[in-house]
Amino acid sequence: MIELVDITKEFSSSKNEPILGVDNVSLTVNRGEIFGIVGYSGAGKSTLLRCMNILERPTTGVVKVDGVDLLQLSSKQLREARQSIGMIFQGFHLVASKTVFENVAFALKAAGVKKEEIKTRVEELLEIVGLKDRIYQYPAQLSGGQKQRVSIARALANNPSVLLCDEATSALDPSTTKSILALLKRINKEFGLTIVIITHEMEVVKDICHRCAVMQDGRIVEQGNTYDIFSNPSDPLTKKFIDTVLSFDLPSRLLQTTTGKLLQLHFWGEIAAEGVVSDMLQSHKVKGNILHGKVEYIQDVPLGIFIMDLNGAEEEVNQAIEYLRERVSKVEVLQHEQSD
Ligand SMILES: Nc1ncnc2c1ncn2[C@@H]1O[C@H](COP(=O)(O)OP(=O)(O)OP(=O)(O)O)[C@@H](O)[C@H]1O
Repeated sequence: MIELVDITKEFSSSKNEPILGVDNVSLTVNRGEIFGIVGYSGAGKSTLLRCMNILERPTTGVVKVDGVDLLQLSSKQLREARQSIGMIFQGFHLVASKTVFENVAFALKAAGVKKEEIKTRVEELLEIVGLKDRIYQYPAQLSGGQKQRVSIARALANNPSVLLCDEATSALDPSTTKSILALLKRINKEFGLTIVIITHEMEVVKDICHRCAVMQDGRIVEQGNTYDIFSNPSDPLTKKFIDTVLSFDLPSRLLQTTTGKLLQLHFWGEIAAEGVVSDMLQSHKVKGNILHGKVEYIQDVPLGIFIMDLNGAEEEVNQAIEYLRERVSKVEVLQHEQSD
């Protein structure tokens, strides 16, 4: 659906060296998927996203959307091609002096839709985003979440096949973020819309992205299926992002009272964690104490992490760890036996 090949974007600077916004990135976004690009500020996410509809013209590389090589198009052809690529922004970009109706109608007028069809279509779009009762209000009368809904309606006006989201939820509070993400998920499902979303929040990726890429210094350091990235990240930066969702700080008081081996047990998919742990305790002369645990659902598949303090003779403890290694997805020994 979207194919980026060897994209590099250099910005000229007052110094001799140009600034490298995107450095040789190749990426494919499949039709109908939600693809997340995550990274810290300055990683190159916005620049890469803007290369997808040529708001930013790459210095080198190929950008194909729906098989069309966008860099080979004339300005007029590019304007037409952009009608199938909607975009929403962190700052909403609504016209303050126009009503909700006029903001959405603008995109239809620009595309040459007949006047008599515009009202029906605007109403239809506002119905989709749940804002039909606000049709004649002005942006200043709306909350941030409602403004983003208007900008989504405007982006969907011309039935695009792709929606690019530039930090679409970064200005919103957590519960409004959830509702906007739910709306994007519904649009993706109902209309088969391909969505690319850039964010610095791994929680956003966890909630709605089928696949994702992690960016640093203009490059993609890791990409893949969201569940695989969450369960088995390989790049240190990816691990750091995953930690924002999955890690938990054990109180130091609790750590001081542990006397055995501290294990982190990972359960990927439908493994019955409690059963495995109780079987291990019954079949080995060890004592185990679960200190913490959480289960996150990523793409509706559970990912469980438990912290356990395991006590007993060294030989028995090692055998118990081997037993666990054969039955759970991953076992990490966090800390060796402590002496009091
Ligand atoms: N128009 C520009 N002129 C010069 N440098 C730019 C321009 N746009 C981006 N850059 C530089 O390119 C790099 C990538 O910026 P970009 O905005 O794409 O990162 P980002 O990951 O989207 O960050 P943020 O989350 O803060 O928006 C940065 O070093 C930035 O300073």
